[in-house]
Amino acid sequence: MIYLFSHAGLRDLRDFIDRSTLFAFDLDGTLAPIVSDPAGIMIPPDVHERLVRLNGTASVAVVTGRARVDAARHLGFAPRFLVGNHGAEGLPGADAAEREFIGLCRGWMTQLGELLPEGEGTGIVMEDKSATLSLHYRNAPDRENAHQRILAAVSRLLPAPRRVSGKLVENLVPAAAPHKGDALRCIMRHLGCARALFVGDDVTDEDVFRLGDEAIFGIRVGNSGGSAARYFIRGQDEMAPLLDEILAVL
Ligand SMILES: O=P(O)(O)OC[C@H]1O[C@H](O[C@H]2O[C@H](CO)[C@@H](O)[C@H](O)[C@H]2O)[C@H](O)[C@@H](O)[C@@H]1O
Repeated sequence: MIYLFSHAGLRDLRDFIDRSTLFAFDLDGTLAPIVSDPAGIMIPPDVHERLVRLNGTASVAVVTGRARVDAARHLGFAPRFLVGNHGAEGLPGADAAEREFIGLCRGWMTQLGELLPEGEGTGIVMEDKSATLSLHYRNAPDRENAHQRILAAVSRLLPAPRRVSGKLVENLVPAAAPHKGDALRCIMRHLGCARALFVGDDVTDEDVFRLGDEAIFGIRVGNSGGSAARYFIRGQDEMAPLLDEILAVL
């Protein structure tokens, strides 16, 4: 992986982007630092101010694992595209599929009511996002035990979900749902953008990096040997300098 703020990284960025580029961002861990309470995230003011400026200059998309309505509350600005539920919500022409995903999640929630009773000090929290579900265990007193309980319960769900591990969370996604890579390509087609820059930090963001698409400039938040991203920034606190760099080029 190439450090974005190295000579080579900055040169590549400057050569790649222009005003017709789509600028796409993940939310948790990328635009906002990770915190223990999912409801308590906040986009730092310096990042927010730069994002709003970028949004007034170029096409901006936010592609998040959160439900759109929830993400919109935290964003405080309206990007050109807001895709939720890891790609399963908000894509053009996907309304019928979304209704199907919501039905599947209702069924899983009923089953999980039996298989994984919340409360009783387990610390497992189910986040109902309509088109997908997230089972959080960050605040469990015994994370390992909580994680094993989640995995055991999820393995019994019918029909089987696509299970995507995240940061102390297991995400349950309908098997037929588009992932973030599908979603980004769909937005690019829809907007007629030949190129996109995407920044993300988590396992679901690897669905974009793994495309290996020369038309997508992938930047991971955090250096990781296991990532398919070509570039990285060291941490979420480098988002504001990254946005400065983008704005300077535009
Ligand atoms: O695709 P993203 O925008 O990165 O969303 C991924 C998940 O983010 C949230 O959970 C994660 O962030 C929380 C707040 O920092 C943290 O408490 C939790 O442990 C993380 O897993 C969100 O709650 C999920 O719905 C998203 O899927």
